[in-house]
Amino acid sequence: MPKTSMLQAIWDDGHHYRRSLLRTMLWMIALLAFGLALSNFAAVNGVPFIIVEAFVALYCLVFLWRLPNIQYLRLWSGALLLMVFAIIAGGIATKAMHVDGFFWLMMMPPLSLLLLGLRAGAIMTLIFGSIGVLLLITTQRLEDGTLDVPLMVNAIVSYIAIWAMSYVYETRRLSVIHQLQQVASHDPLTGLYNRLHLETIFKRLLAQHRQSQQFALILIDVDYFKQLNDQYGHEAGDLVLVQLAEQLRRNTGANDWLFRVGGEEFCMLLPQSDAAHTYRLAEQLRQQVAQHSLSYQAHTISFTISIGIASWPSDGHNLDALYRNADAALYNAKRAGRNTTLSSDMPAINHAVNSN
Ligand SMILES: Nc1nc2c(ncn2[C@@H]2O[C@H](COP(=O)(O)OP(=O)(O)OP(=O)(O)O)[C@@H](O)[C@H]2O)c(=O)[nH]1
Repeated sequence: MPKTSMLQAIWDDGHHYRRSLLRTMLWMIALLAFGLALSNFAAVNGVPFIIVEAFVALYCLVFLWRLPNIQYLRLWSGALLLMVFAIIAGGIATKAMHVDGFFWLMMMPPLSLLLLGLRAGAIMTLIFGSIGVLLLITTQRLEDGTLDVPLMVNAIVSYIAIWAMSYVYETRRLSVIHQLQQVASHDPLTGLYNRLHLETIFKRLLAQHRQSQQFALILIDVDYFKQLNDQYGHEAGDLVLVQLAEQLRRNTGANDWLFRVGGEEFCMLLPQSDAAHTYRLAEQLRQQVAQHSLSYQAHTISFTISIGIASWPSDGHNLDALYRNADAALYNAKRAGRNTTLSSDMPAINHAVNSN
């Protein structure tokens, strides 16, 4: 799988996972309901059952057909669970099923958790379980009419055990997914988002963006970073990157996004920022970095950055075009002597700013 679609799969995991589970489940229920409807043709008073079973089979088929693009997945899943439960509960209440009805109820905790999530799944599990126990109490009596206590205890304990195991499994699964998402979207050295995540965020911002607003992409590159590594060592280079990331973080607003997109290259997305504001912010950043120094062992290390800016929509309508233009501006900033901020619409030499 290409890296970006693998990342997409991780972001969308909840739905991917539920869809594949549902696909299997829907086929099984549809076939079962269809088979039961057929078998009820021969039964006395079978018509109400045939109607219900045919309806469930039809619901599953429509659900399957709409599954790839369905909007309210949880709502459809919730309705399916209610139908399945109603059939099981109806079977126990009418004594069409006996204790075996409760075996089928054991499916409800894992299905509720996996299809509806932890909270809604736990609530549904509690409701299904309580009704199931009530049905057992009212329908499953010993011959002398007294309560079948061992049956009750076994049913309740096994139902709770299955719910607890499903809950632990689902909680663990969600936490692993969260860790995977963190690893897939973050740079381990600086803790910033990485380049893979830039595309996801850009698409999201563009979808929310109003045509009238401007939007800026800034590329920031450390000057002479190779020399810095060579002179002070790789560890010192890492420290520079970490401190620069911290400075960038301090200069980003609540709506802005920050990424480490290469070795010593960073990217900022500034929604709602016009060209003048973006340029001011970038310049402020450049000056702050130039005035800052850090201590590493017995050394005091100073460094500078060069910045290239591109604005949406004048410099491009998509990420590739904006990035290319910001990169060209950054290249010009380097050629203009480094420690410079340039927008993509500025000629390289005339507008170069490289004073502290
Ligand atoms: N310490 C450290 N160095 C890195 C990391 N990633 C890349 N580098 C180094 O960054 C250096 C980048 O060098 P260049 O692309 O030549 O850029 P530069 O020396 O900054 O030169 P200009 O950009 O032209 O000013 C290379 O020496 C890489 O080995 C990292 O995570 N940590």
